[in-house]
Amino acid sequence: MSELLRVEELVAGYGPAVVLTGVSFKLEEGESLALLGRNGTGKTTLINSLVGVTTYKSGRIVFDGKDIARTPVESRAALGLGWVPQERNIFRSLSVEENLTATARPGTWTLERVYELFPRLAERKTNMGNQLSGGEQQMLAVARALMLNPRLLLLDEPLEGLAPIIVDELMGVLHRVVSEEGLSAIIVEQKARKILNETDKAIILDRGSVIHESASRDLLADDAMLSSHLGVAQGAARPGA
Ligand SMILES: Nc1ncnc2c1ncn2[C@@H]1O[C@H](COP(=O)(O)OP(=O)(O)OP(=O)(O)O)[C@@H](O)[C@H]1O
Repeated sequence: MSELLRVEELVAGYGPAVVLTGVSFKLEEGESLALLGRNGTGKTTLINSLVGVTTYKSGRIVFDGKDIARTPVESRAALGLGWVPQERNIFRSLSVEENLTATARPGTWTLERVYELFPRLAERKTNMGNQLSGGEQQMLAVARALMLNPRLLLLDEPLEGLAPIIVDELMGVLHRVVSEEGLSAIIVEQKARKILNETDKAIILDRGSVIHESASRDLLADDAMLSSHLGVAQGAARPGA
């Protein structure tokens, strides 16, 4: 495996406010990372800093061998970052199919493959973005990011606010794309146990810095760490925890 991403002592925030106070971690090609932490610890700010929509202060973001810390946001997608923001940002006045093709880049993820992955989107391909349910919008946001054919998929709380049946459907998709097909991914998620089962490694943020880094399976077995830093109740088999 070769290194895909190396973040070194990243300091970033919003305007004069510093949120990330020196974040460092690495990701190999084909690896997936669970980005965990309580509310307000800087998870979204870290994803947003990788994409380039925060105020960069110092440190390095080395992606595929190149320091992109000062690369403009509009160039980062072309370098291979596929972003699914918390607020989804789908084009509400475009159809499902137009959403998928508007920003697509050539590669293995085609309309055909994305429709096979999300049959609901195929059924609704002529519907406008604003006619979709929350779950369908989230599927569209993930599908649109795949159509960018990214080297690294960044998912910010993809399961938040979704009905359990949609959560299961999206988890199935993540399992296939990340675990089976080996697309590199960073996934922010409140449901720690659920996502630790699908990822290779995990970091926990607290007050803008990394306070824990390990294999996901090791964190899954560490009840003390899960309860003290993530508020996850003890016991290995708590569904949804
Ligand atoms: N646009 C902004 N301008 C200024 N401060 C912000 C902005 N967005 C977030 N913050 C602050 O940055 C800190 C980290 O927020 P962030 O959204 O990164 O945390 P998070 O770990 O993703 O939390 P959550 O799980 O609630 O989404 C918080 O103190 C928040 O108030």
